[in-house]
Amino acid sequence: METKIYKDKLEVAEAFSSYLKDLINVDHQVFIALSGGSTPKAIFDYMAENFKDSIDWANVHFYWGDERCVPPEDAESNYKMTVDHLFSKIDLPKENIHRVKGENDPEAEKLRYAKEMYDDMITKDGVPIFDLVILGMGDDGHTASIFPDSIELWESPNNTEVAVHPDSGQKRITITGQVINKARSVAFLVTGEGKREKVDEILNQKEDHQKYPASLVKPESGNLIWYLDKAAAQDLKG
Ligand SMILES: O=C1O[C@H](COP(=O)(O)O)[C@@H](O)[C@H](O)[C@H]1O
Repeated sequence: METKIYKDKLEVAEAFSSYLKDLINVDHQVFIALSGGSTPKAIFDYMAENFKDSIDWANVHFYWGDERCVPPEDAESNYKMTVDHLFSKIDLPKENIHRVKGENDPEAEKLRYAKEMYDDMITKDGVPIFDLVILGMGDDGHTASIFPDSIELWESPNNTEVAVHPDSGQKRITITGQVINKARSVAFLVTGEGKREKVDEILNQKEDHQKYPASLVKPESGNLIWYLDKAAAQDLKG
């Protein structure tokens, strides 16, 4: 596990975008799970502005680690955010976009999406292997859409599950722990003062930190990098 700490969200966006550019510009197809959230939004803006023409977008297939069960034009949709901030500005083949259909029945869609991932990617023990899973972390320590009050979803033997947001009751479709921990690389993008407390508890391994889903991210053989800004990383040493 590695932590990289930058001045602010913009510096995180610059650094992570360069990493993504190198990951995608290779001579084979690359499979990436995206997340929603404020930091990915800044990264998409940075990539659209700076790397529009220097990335071979035909190489990359985009999936989502989680999606809200809303139609694709809804302001809450992680897919819509990605279209608005990245896909509408780059030359990405439509067939490389693998969205979760949030407008469908959640239980049926979770199965359909799991099959799409399974059919498209290399698998190990029935689990699709992403080249990279991008994760955010909520202020409550959730990641993807696995929340502390339903942490048992992490251990699901399925590759996708339906989750329920603890406050709003909104349904979401999320990949599960086995998909995250079998990925070749996992990157957390975590910025802002609001994340400080959970970053401290999880990365300094304080008592009971394992009650937070974000603390269960431990790739079996892949690497894990936390991209943080100073505000989120205030309590980390070094
Ligand atoms: O609900 C969600 O929030 C998390 C964290 O987002 P952030 O804006 O606090 O960074 C995100 O990872 C997830 O994809 C999204 O659905």
